[in-house]
Amino acid sequence: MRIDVVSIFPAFFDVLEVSLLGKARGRGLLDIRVHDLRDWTHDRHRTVDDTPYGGGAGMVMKPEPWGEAIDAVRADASGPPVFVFPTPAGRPFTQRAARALATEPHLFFGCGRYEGIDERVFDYAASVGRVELLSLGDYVLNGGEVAAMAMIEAVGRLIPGVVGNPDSLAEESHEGGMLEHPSYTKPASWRGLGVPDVLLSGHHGEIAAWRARQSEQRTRERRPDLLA
Ligand SMILES: COc1cccc(Cn2ccc3ccc(-c4cc(N)[nH]n4)cc32)c1
Repeated sequence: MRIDVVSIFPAFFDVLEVSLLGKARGRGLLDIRVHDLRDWTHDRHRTVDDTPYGGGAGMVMKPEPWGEAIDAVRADASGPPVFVFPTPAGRPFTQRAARALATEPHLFFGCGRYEGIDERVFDYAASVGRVELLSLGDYVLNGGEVAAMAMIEAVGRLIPGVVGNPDSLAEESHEGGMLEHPSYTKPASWRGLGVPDVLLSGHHGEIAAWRARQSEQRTRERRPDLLA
């Protein structure tokens, strides 16, 4: 999978050189290319924002640099990417959305700043490819970078070969629409706290049943919306 990221803070994504995704890049499983939106400006101050039409506080990102960035990535790719723009005004980014994006050969993450991106950028992107306006959660960040990083990690780890043991992906929270069961490891007693006996019993069927009950109870208590 190829991932292009466009931001006015490209250094924010340096962390993608390390950890699991960094190794995946080194193994050719992920081709992540980070770009500075200001590379597509042409004035002395490399301007990317301007005042909003209709008035209001803050600044809006100008459409021209984004249009040139989109065209530059398109020109350098075999087919149109899926354009992902994190925004508080988007549909929720969920594990289901991550799974869907993980099947795509090419993603373009557009990271906005200020009060957001001129709406015509989304319209233009939709005229040349599929656009996903996605929210990381119901809170407001200062820009799209943190959300894009989370989305890139959630999608990247689903690419075959990126995570060592693919079986672990199937048991995680939200994979089956439920929260995952509690986990324990050695020591068996720690600061006076023990481990549920069933996990030490070696009875795999009883362990699986206990884990299923724990998942259902935890989901009902913490995320009843997932059971609706
Ligand atoms: C667009 O409306 C906005 C209103 C006030 C501030 C901002 C700041 N901002 C700029 C670009 C941008 C991209 C994503 C997000 C974001 C996503 C989630 N889940 N929270 N926050 C926030 C962003 C935007």
